[in-house]
Amino acid sequence: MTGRIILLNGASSSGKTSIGHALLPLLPDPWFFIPADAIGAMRSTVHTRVLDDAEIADMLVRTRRGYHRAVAALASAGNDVIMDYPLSEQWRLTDLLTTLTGYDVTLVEVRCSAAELERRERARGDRPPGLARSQSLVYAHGTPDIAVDTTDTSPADCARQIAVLLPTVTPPKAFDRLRDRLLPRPHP
Ligand SMILES: Nc1ncnc2c1ncn2[C@@H]1O[C@H](COP(=O)(O)OP(=O)(O)OP(=O)(O)O)[C@@H](O)[C@H]1O
Repeated sequence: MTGRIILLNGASSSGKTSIGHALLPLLPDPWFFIPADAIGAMRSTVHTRVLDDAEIADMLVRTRRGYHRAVAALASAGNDVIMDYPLSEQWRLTDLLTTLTGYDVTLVEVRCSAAELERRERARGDRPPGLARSQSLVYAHGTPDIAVDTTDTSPADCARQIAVLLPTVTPPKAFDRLRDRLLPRPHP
């Protein structure tokens, strides 16, 4: 039996990581919380040569493709996994739809107003200015399974909403609908 996957999708600073941490103790079973950033953080930051821009871009694509497959590998052994990951490029979504075919994925959209995103981005100071706004334009991909809005709601309350709604989500789930819409159908 494969594990379940919850994908927290939202712009930078929308509150995905905060919700992920708050959600773990509210779930009845042991889940892994694996933010995409955790994979990047395991990569060496010092090398014997300097990568050019194209090599850096390749490395980031490899890292993200690896993240998708690492989550699938854990879930294939029956582990339940929460992902913290903005679907901010179309290829991320299509690669995930392919990689996670056959898995039970619940897509949670983490929303936040543009003004509050910019306030948080300025306050934390560890993200490039404008990242949140650029991602907020492209992170929605139709109707999610669950949506929370962190503009005026704490991460703990958003996590409680997700924990309550999770058992009520029925197929076809957002990933199944997106797969039908975005991936070419296999020939008979
Ligand atoms: N519901 C909330 N209300 C107020 N502040 C929040 C809320 N959620 C998160 N924050 C604050 O916003 C900042 C970003 O939060 P967090 O790291 O959870 O966002 P994220 O979506 O995971 O961002 P990124 O994708 O850039 O890693 C943090 O300083 C956090 O304390």
